[in-house]
Amino acid sequence: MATSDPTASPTTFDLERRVDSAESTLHTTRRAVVALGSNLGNRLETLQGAVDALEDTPGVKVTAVSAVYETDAVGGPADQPSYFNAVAVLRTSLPPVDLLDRANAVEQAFGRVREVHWGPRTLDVDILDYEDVTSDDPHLSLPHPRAHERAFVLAPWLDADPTAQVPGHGPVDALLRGLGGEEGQGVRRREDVQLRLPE
Ligand SMILES: Nc1ncnc2c1ncn2[C@@H]1O[C@H](COP(=O)(O)OP(=O)(O)OP(=O)(O)O)[C@@H](O)[C@H]1O
Ligand SMILES: Nc1nc2c(c(=O)[nH]1)N=C(CO)CN2
Repeated sequence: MATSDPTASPTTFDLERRVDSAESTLHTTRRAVVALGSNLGNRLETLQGAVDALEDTPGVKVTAVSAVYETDAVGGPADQPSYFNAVAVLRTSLPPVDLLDRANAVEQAFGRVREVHWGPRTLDVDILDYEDVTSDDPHLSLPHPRAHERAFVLAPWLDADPTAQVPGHGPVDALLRGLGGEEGQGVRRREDVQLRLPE
């Protein structure tokens, strides 16, 4: 029997090989970093809900969460409320586009509507980095194309992972210093609130 014929019954050897391959796919996890932002509603509850929803995703484990930063809104309409921003580090067996789909679904679950560019939102979930992959696909650009120039992203990212690098741009701590640090950019660490890392 020719084993390349897909209609032929698999041999024991074929089956073992397929099971091995499925197992290695299931067990191979990759590191991803996501940014969370909220400037409408109960911002802390929303960020915690997003962390918990990510953890509840099959194939996702949240391994670190940053401190919470209160940040002046950058871009978009004037006079927006300030944001709560945070970063979560994940291990995931989901491929990048599936992780993006899940991020979008979590945004939807928290009532995100897209009306105004950079307008106020209950929840924004962006993928900052996925195992150092680079991509300029507009549907999923990696690393996030504006991460390296946003103190509201870099400050929590540095807190969650002090050795983090933005692929193609360098260490997060140097990038943040280059922007004048947290203070110069309307980014304030909130010592009085924190996110819980799911168990
Ligand atoms: N790394 C990424 N993370 C999340 N979305 C991305 C990424 N790269 C590209 N996108 C695409 O960007 C589109 C717009 O996303 P969204 O409306 O959340 O933008 P935004 O958060 O308002 O602005 P910004 O992208 O500047 O943070 C999404 O539909 C998504 O397909
Ligand atoms: N402070 C702050 N400003 C923003 C943010 C954000 O998360 N925090 N997100 C934006 C679009 O993603 C645009 N502006």
